[in-house]
Formats: sequence, C-alpha cells, structure tokens
Amino acid sequence: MDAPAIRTRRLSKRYGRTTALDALDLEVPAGEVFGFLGPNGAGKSTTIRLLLGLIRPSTGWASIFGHDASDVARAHRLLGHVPADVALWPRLTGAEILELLASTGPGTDRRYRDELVERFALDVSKPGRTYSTGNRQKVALVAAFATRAPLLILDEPTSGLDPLMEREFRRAVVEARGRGQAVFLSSHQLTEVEAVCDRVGILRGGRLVEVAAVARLRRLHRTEVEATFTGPAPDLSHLPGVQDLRRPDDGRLRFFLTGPPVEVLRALAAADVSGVRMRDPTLEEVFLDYYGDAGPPGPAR
Ligand SMILES: Nc1ncnc2c1ncn2[C@@H]1O[C@H](COP(=O)(O)OP(=O)(O)OP(=O)(O)O)[C@@H](O)[C@H]1O
Repeated sequence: MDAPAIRTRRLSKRYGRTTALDALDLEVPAGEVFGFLGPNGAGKSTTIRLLLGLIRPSTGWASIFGHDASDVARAHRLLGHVPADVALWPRLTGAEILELLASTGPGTDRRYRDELVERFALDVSKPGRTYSTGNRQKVALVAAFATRAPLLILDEPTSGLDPLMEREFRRAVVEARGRGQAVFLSSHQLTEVEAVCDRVGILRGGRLVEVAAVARLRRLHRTEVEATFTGPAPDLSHLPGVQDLRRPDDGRLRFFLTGPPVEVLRALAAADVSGVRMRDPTLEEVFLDYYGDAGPPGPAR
C-alpha cells in the first residue's frame, strides 16, 4: 500500500464560533506509531471523529490509505478503532461482543484475540452492562488489536486502565508495529507516548504546533547540564545556547543548553572540569514548555 495510513489537508472543523480543529496538515505513513498529544479541548477527539467519518469537515479533507475518510465502507475495512467512551451492547457477554465485532470488522486473528483476553485479564463471560469503564476499554482494545487492519486509531485508550494493564497495552502496540500496523494514539499520558511512539504531534487550541520524532523533540528542547570543576568554574554565560546559568556556592555550574554543544564542550574541556552530567528533558517537560502550565523546567536541585 503506497498511500499513507492517514493524510489530512487543511482539515478543519468549526462548531458555531468554536474552531475545534484548524487547518490540520498531517501524514502518518503505514507502519508508524504516531502519538497525538494535547490538553483537554485541543481537538484530538474531533480529529479522530473526522478520521472515522463520524463528522464532516467544515473545510479540508482526510484520507485513510488514499480513501476519503467519509467513504466509511472502504475506510473502515482498513482500520480498527477504540473510541474515547466505549459503549457496549448491554445484554451481550464480552465473548459475544468480541465475536460480533470480529464478524463485522476488518478481519480478526481469533487466536491472538484469545491470547489478548488472557493478557488483559478480561472476564468475557459477563454481560456488557456489568463492565466497568476500564473493562469496556479492554473489550474495545482486544477487539481492535486483534484485527489485521493496517491502521488502528485509539482515542485515549488507557485512561481507565491500571498500570499492569497499561504495560500490556504498550506490549500490544509494539506487537502491532511488529506486524506492520500503523497506530494513531491520542493520549494525555506522556510516558506512554514516549514509550511507544515513533513520532508525536502536539495540538493546541485546534492547531498542530509541532510534529517530530520523540527523540528529536527532546533534543530540540533544552538539555540540562551540570558541571563540576577541580579549579574555578569558567564563565560560559557568553556562549551560544547557554541559558539560565547558575553558580551554586559549591563551585558547580548549572545551565540549560539548546543547539549544538560544541562550544560549551570545548570551554569545559579547557577548564579543570571534573564531571559533567547532561540530561535530556522528558517529554513531560517538553510538553510543559509548549503549554506553559508550569513554565519551563527548572535546573536540577
Ligand atoms: N459537538 C460539539 N459542539 C460544539 N463544540 C464542540 C463539539 N465537539 C467539540 N467541541 C469543542 O471543540 C473543541 C475541541 O474538542 P475535542 O473534544 O476535540 O478536544 P480533545 O482534545 O479531544 O479534548 P479531551 O482531551 O478533553 O477529550 C473544544 O473546545 C470543544 O468544546
């Protein structure tokens, strides 16, 4: 399949005066695990509803492996999905629901499905109405991961799962990628995105503010540096990329570094440096840099 799993061009959705999604241009190639991050109200669910053909764009378009997302009969043969709020048929048991989804969906690996039922510790003998939020989510996740659809679209799929089940979820994402499935994962959980995604898109107020490989996103941001010296600490304040330089009384230097480290490393090597510690920001710190909720990360204490 040559067409990307997901492609959107100027995809927009307005509700009255609210612009829920504003001119989204995005491409997720086949086989990629893509994280879609954003705070409440950023437009993640709106994007997913557009991709699933549940709502029509105000302007622009979205396609799934080259088929317009509104051509749901075609597009849904190529995707499995987990909605943000999973609703189950109340009288059918978990097993019956999984079987119904398998017989109507894009094709299911039943052996793998049964393995996932075990791994997610899901009791499939109970009727849908008795399931908790987390268990409803598990049913939808098992059904989606067990499909052979080349694209899985997951809307905050672990919000109701406990840490053990989150681990299973991550394993299942890695296995999906191993089978060549693309995964579009909307999430609040930065550690999850960091653990499983190849690239991440950051959405704010309906606009995509960044798309980057997780590793690059971290590098684009500030590396935290702490250096100790046997002699006096050199003055690095004039060097390119050095920010928030601090000199605690114990002779150490602490600062943030952006861009190439060459000049700083040269200056450190020329001084009597006895130790250097460099730490890339976590995705959470990068995220806070974007949203400014808590300001940029502070230096190590
Ligand atoms: N049916 C609707 N009618 C009016 N406004 C809507 C509708 N659906 C979404 N919105 C608005 O569009 C914006 C984006 O909402 P959306 O649900 O896509 O955000 P989200 O990123 O999924 O947030 P959350 O993480 O809280 O689920 C919000 O301001 C929301 O109030």
